[in-house]
Amino acid sequence: MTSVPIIDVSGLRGDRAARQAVADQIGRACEEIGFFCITGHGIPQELIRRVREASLAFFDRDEEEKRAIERQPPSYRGYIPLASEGLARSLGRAGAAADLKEAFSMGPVGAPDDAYHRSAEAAPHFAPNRWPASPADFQPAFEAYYEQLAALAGTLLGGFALALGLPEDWFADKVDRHISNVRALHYPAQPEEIEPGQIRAGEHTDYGCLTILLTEANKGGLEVLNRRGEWEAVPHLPDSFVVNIGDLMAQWSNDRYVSTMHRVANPPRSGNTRRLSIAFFHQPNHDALIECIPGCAGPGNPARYEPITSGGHRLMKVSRANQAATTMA
Ligand SMILES: O=C(O)CCC(=O)C(=O)O
Ligand SMILES: [Fe+2]
Repeated sequence: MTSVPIIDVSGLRGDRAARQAVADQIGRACEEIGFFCITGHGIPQELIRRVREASLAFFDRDEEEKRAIERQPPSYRGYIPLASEGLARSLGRAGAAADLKEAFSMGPVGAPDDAYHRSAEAAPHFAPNRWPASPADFQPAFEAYYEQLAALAGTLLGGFALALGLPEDWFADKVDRHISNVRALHYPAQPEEIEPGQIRAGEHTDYGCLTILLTEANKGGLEVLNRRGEWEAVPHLPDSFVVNIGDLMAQWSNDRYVSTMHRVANPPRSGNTRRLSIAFFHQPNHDALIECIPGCAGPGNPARYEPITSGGHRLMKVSRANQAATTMA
């Protein structure tokens, strides 16, 4: 039996009792495994179809065309070539293998050009997005998807607040200038033998607050490390997303909620096993200070983490995931 529950979150758009009932299920899932599948999310299937189609068309382009929009560190937006980062390195394992994936990443749209957004700490998080010249629907589809997923994340955060016994809008002023990212992740088929230790995405925990992931059914999918210490496949359901919490929610909640280790497994050698997933990484305001939520520490349960800023934590993780890639190449 799988440990990852399925939660219908449509009640978060209902009355207070309905919202609390969903929140209680979210709270339980986050205490037990840190992952859940959601239905009743309200994101139109047509938008999901557009963003998937645009992504596949882009990844099918020539390498040269894709590299024209390659990300330019310290910005982490744009095209990320195959095997150029290793998520397991984000845990500080500098020698871990690079992931057998390529990606496209984009962030905030239309952020004002003012002192807050231009400061040295803010700038990498508000770096301009880099768009491919085609397909024509690529930019409109991603911008619409970003906006809708950000709204869904806001709704889910209301549920997290209720689950933690906080005012429902407790997270609102910490995420009102969020630096979230949408990342399309393409894992090619693997017809040839691969190097020992190589994997589609190495084990890691997510960096931000919460992740809303669009998956697909193909072999070589997402696996989560359950409480028994076993890798377990995360189910794929039609018209659903996988939600998991990241490091910042774990730190906020003083580990009451777990930022669970996960990875993307390799597929069999034969067959059309390529896989596309699209992740929305919800990341609070760059200057939001993440410190133990009132009520999550107490006698016998001291705060476990030094306060950190959202933006600082993200840059540290991104640079670790990439650093070794350049020195080992
Ligand atoms: O592609 C997936 O299913 C998950 C990818 C992932 O965990 C990540 O990029 O953080
Ligand atoms: Fe992840």
